[in-house]
Order: sequence, then structure tokens, then C-alpha cells
Amino acid sequence: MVVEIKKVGVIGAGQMGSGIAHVCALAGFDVSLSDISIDRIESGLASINGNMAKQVQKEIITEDARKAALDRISPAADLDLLADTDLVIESAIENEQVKRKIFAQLCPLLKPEAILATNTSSISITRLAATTDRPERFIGIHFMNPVPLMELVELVRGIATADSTFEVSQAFVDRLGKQTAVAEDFPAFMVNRILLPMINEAIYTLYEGVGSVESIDKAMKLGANHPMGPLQLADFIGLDTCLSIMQVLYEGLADTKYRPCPLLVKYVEAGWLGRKTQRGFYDYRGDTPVPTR
Ligand SMILES: CC(=O)CC(=O)SCCNC(=O)CCNC(=O)[C@H](O)C(C)(C)COP(=O)(O)OP(=O)(O)OC[C@H]1O[C@@H](n2cnc3c(N)ncnc32)[C@H](O)[C@@H]1OP(=O)(O)O
Ligand SMILES: NC(=O)C1=CN([C@@H]2O[C@H](COP(=O)(O)OP(=O)(O)OC[C@H]3O[C@@H](n4cnc5c(N)ncnc54)[C@H](OP(=O)(O)O)[C@@H]3O)[C@@H](O)[C@H]2O)C=CC1
Repeated sequence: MVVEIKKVGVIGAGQMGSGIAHVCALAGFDVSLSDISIDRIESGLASINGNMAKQVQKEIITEDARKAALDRISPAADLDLLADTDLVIESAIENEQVKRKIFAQLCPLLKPEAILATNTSSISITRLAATTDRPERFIGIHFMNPVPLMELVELVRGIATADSTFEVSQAFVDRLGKQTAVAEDFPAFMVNRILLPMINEAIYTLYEGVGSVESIDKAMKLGANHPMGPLQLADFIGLDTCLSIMQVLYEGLADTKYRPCPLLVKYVEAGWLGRKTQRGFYDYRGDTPVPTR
């Protein structure tokens, strides 16, 4: 059993995977960052570089710490390069088949004692664990977006997760300087079980013409003191991810109250996924975001 995590593999160099690599490297871990293409890894590294530069500018970290952390991150265009890691955190898209395929390729390459974690927002840890060769060393380590700024990490145990896996994961999150909240393994865990129905309801509020994009966001920012309006937050999370989470809630809890709003489905079908595609409930292609409805 691994007693100390030294090297971390991160699969998926999107907004979450790069954020996870960012905080791991700053905390002193060696990191291998993987994705399906070297271009994607390079764009992840560029965003880590830019985000660390902001932290230097704000005197949150020193320039020396930034350089040292960047040196600790190596690109891993091939999953073979994760063979010497002690912990792998999978953070590819929120699609169960994609995650299963990654685990099937990855598991034979890993050290037997390595811990395999997923950053899934909603998918059953028990079900994902059962597709691997190490259900007792499998766990949900669910970071919040943007990772460098958000304090919370949800820890989710599957039915087979060993106590030692949980303890090592808890110690790992402590070393990142983040707080944990422990959730049982039910669809979308805690944060998204509560947050996503709120976002979905905001989209229904738009769909039914109760308010415009701007007025709904303004209402929740000024009326409920949320840092971002729900539609702005949906764009920030990614509308594809929001839809996947609602589908997991709808199917997993078999309750119509979780029915994804048809307008959310339409945006995803259009490829308007929010900030990452420059268009969602707002259009981000100009200097300031413009509502699309
Ligand atoms: C879907 C899931 O599975 C789970 C989830 O994550 S759900 C989403 C959870 N996250 C939220 O709900 C976030 C809600 N929003 C917020 O809390 C805030 O708007 C926020 C923390 C994102 C920003 O807070 P803010 O008060 O606007 O702070 P602000 O001072 O403007 O921004 C902080 C700075 O951090 C910077 N920053 C943003 N992302 C960053 C990152 N990844 N790394 C480093 N710096 C970053 C910003 O650029 C900004 O710097 P500048 O002002 O120089 O541009
Ligand atoms: N967005 C959020 O607010 C949060 C998301 N999460 C979870 O984190 C995970 C990642 O989300 P997020 O970073 O937002 O998504 P992004 O779309 O930003 O990034 C996903 C990355 O995974 C890559 N990818 C796709 N298929 C594979 C594969 N087979 N192997 C390796 N990489 C692959 C994508 O490449 P390409 O672009 O080329 O397809 C992309 O770079 C999801 O499980 C999500 O639910 C958790 C907390 C918050």
C-alpha cells in the first residue's frame, strides 16, 4: 500500500485537469499531465502558466515558486508515462464510457499499489471502481472550479474503497491546503446534487420566459448574494458537463424533478458549451459577454 504520494498523474488537461495539476505542483508533487493530444496538453500547460502568473502578480506565490512548480509538471502524451505515479486523478470529460475506456487502458500500466481517483462530478464511484482491477484503491476526489481558488474537495468512497485509500487521499488533499467534505456515493454527491438542480431551474426560468439571461443572473447575484449568476456559472462549468450531471441525477434517482431543461439540451446540441467554446448563455467572442437570449 502506498503510504506517501510523491508523483501524481492527471488525465484530462481541460479546465479541471489543468487546475488540479496546478495545485499539485505548487504543493510540491511531481505531476504528469496527460490528454488525448499533445496540443491539448500544451494548451493546459499554457493556462497553468497564465494562472500562476496571475498568482505571482497578486503576491499569492513567488516567481521562484511558479518556476519550480512549472518544472515539476511534465507532459505525458502517452499513458505509459503514468506508470511510476502513486496517484492518478482522472479528469477527462463527464462521460462514463470515456472514463471506463481510460481505466481499461491505464490499469495494466500502473503500479499495483497506486491509487486511482476520479474527479467525476456525478458518476457512481462504485460503478466506475468495479470496472477497474483495484476497487479498494479507487476513490472520488472531486475538486471545485476554479481549482486554485476554491477551498473544497469532496471525498467520495465507493462501496469497496479501503480505509487506507481514504486516509491517504485525505492526507493528500490536506497537503494541497484544501478542506474536505465527505459524501456518500449517490448521484452527483453533495455539491452538485444541490447546485445543478438550481442551475437547471434557472434555465427553465429562462425557457419559460420568466426572465432574461441578464435579469436571472442579476436576481441571483444581488438577491441571493451568489458570486456568479446561475447562467454565468453554467457557462463557466460547461453546459455539456451540466447536462451530463442532470442526466445522471435524472436516471440515477428516477425522479422527474431532475429532468434536464430542453433549452440546456438545445445549447449542448448546438455546440454552445459556454466559455470553453466562447458561446453559451453568453457570447464571449467580444470584449464583454453578451447574452444570447
Ligand atoms: C461542476 C462541479 O462538479 C463542481 C463545481 O466546481 S461547481 C462550481 C463551483 N464554483 C463556483 O461556484 C464559483 C463561483 N464563483 C466564484 O466563487 C467567484 O466568482 C470566483 C472565485 C470564481 C472569482 O471570484 P471573484 O470575487 O470574482 O474574484 P476575482 O478577484 O475577480 O477573481 C479572482 C482572481 O483569480 C483569478 N483566477 C480565476 N481563475 C483562476 C485560476 N484558475 N487560477 C488562478 N487564478 C484564477 C481571476 O482571474 C481573478 O484575477 P484578476 O482579477 O486578475 O482577473
Ligand atoms: N467544469 C467543472 O466545473 C467541473 C468539472 N468536473 C469534472 O471534471 C472532469 C473534466 O471536466 P472539465 O475539465 O470541465 O472538462 P473540459 O472539457 O474542460 O476538459 C476535458 C478534457 O478531457 C479531454 N479528454 C477527452 N477524452 C479524453 C480521453 N479519452 N483521454 C484523455 N483526455 C480526454 C478533453 O480533450 P478534448 O477537448 O480534445 O476533447 C479535454 O481536454 C469531468 O469529469 C467533470 O465532470 C469536476 C468539478 C468541476
